[in-house]
Amino acid sequence: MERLTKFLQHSYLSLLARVTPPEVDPNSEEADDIARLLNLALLAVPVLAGFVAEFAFFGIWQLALSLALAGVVMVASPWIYWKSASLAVARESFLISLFVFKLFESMFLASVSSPGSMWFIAMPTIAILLGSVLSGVCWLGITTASLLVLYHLYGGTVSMFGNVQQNMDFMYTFSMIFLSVGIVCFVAMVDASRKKAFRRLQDANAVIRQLAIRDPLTGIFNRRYIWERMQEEEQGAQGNAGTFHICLIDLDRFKQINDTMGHAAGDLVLQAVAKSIQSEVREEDCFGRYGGEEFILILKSCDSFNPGAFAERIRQRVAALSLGELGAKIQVTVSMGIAQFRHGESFSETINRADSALYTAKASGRNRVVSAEAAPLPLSA
Ligand SMILES: Nc1nc2c(ncn2[C@@H]2O[C@H](COP(=O)(O)OP(=O)(O)OP(=O)(O)O)[C@@H](O)[C@H]2O)c(=O)[nH]1
Repeated sequence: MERLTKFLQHSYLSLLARVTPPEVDPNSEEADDIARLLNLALLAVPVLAGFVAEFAFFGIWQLALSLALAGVVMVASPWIYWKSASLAVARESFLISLFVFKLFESMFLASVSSPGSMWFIAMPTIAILLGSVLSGVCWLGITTASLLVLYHLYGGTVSMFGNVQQNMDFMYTFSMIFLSVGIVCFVAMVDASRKKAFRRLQDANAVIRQLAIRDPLTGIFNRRYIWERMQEEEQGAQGNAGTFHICLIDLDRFKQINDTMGHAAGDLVLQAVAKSIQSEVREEDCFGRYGGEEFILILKSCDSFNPGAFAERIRQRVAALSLGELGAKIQVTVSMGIAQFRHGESFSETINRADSALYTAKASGRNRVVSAEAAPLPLSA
């Protein structure tokens, strides 16, 4: 039993993964709607089979065949979505085929209170649950109009003082319309509050995500996020998506600042340096706090980009920082080590080479950029 459950679960999840386009966020509302469309199509399989069998059992082949035809479209709705990339197209294909069959069934049975017309309630509800209130309202209009037409064609005459039996068709039509309106309003309200809760959850998740990936002192990315990004960059570079450089940036003699001006002043310096470097960083790059008074930059390489010159610009910008708010004239400088990711190595090896270059920068006098690939860059200041 457990193996069967696992097998079914696995089959369902792989089917869902096949239907859902890779660009759709699995936590989005769209992904939710796609899952609901798939669930509906799967649920339709036994329901349709049951009804086709029922019609066949009673020898009503016209209904059995037409339901089988409509059923093919309903069950194929996830495939229609997959092909058209439009949830609206898939949803409306499902609803139109269900509606056409139910209308045919009602007309075939020549009755407004046939089992077919009862299903009209389902269509607006399905439309809302598949993500569109507008479609639900349209289907409410269509099914109400259909009920009135069916009543006009097959309903009995209303008799003001007749007995209940005589007015059954009218009562049925009246109840169906009001029940449909009531159910649609209720489902729309439930759906609205579900969407609101979903949005709140998404907002909360976004806040949690930011807290998880940002350094609380400087607001820039933390080491955990940088690690994730480096893994992605490494995979991209190994797969020939272009290489990247890693640049380690370390504040010079920061301990002295802490010791002479206090830890709080040291924190302000870290914030100011992070802010000034962040303002230089391109959108495609990634800048974060590596730990303590050390920062890290992942720089995407391209033909027109010179990482050495870029790092030198950052060094000069930090050296030119004026930290008047600290009440004392202090000069902050950084040393930087830069290394290019090489095919076949891991990103931690690239970091190690950048670290050695940084060590060279510190050992050769600080306030300079050293590339792991070449001799120390000349200090241009
Ligand atoms: N204010 C503050 N200080 C920090 C923080 N994280 C690390 N530090 C301090 O950074 C200092 C790092 O000192 P060292 O590793 O000796 O390096 P340094 O003084 O910058 O010297 P060099 O790197 O050799 O130029 C230590 O005093 C740490 O306490 C922080 O979040 N806030």
